[in-house]
Amino acid sequence: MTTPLLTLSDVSKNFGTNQALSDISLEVNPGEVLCLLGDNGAGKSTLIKILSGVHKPSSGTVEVEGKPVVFDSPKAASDVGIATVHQYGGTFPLMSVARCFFVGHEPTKGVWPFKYFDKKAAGEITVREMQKLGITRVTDGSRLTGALSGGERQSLAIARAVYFGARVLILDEPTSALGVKQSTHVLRIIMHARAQGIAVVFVTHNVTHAMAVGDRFAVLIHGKKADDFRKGERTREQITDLMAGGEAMAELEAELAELTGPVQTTP
Ligand SMILES: Nc1ncnc2c1ncn2[C@@H]1O[C@H](COP(=O)(O)OP(=O)(O)OP(=O)(O)O)[C@@H](O)[C@H]1O
Repeated sequence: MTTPLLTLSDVSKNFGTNQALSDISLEVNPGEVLCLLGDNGAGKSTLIKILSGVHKPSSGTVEVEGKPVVFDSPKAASDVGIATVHQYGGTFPLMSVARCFFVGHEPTKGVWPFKYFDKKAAGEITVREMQKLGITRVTDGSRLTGALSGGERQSLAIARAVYFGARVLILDEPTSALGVKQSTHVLRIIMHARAQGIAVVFVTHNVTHAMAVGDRFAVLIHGKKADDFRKGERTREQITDLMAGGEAMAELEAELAELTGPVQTTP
């Protein structure tokens, strides 16, 4: 049996009296996509922040390749190969695509103190790495990032994370601000990353997008893992009902009944 790349065991997080996460256990292997589904306030962001070194769990353990880790900072998480890409891709609209790709890792030419950013090399690497992920429309690294579509910006951020050694790629709602075509684009890139052996944690509330690419699924409700299952073990309706249905629908119906009162029949 292979050791999962990332394992969470009984991870809980409270903020004062607010229990944001309770006893979450999850695992993801290299070359797998784990979809973390949950409605607003379910605890998805808190879980991402624990994995990316922003918060420490109140209890429970996180292991990378079977070794317990405690991240003191986002850099500590990034040093073991956990990369997080946020909804808007963390890119800079006024920078060139190549600058954005290499921000913090600029390839330089020349000898100190006359070192300068090697634009040509950076442009070539950026275009090549984006092409590896199937982004063929960006052929010039000097193009302004702000002129890329939302999906292309996400792709740039993902390509960057993969190039700089991500082994676990956490994608925080990467498709939520995108149209259908752009989302398909990003989903395709998730599959490319998966094929390269990267473990992907895809955080979303879009069941369709999750089902298109996921191998494993976990549904969070009010900070608890309400269900987890593998591809093919649940129908779309079952997942949607679990996420938005049940308790929430019953609450809504009760509220509507209170607002509208008993149905009046005309004499
Ligand atoms: N820094 C914090 N201090 C206090 N409470 C917090 C903090 N961060 C999150 N919470 C609480 O933890 C719970 C889970 O929030 P979280 O942001 O993780 O949910 P989410 O699933 O990401 O929601 P959304 O999809 O709306 O972003 C919420 O009740 C939230 O108010």
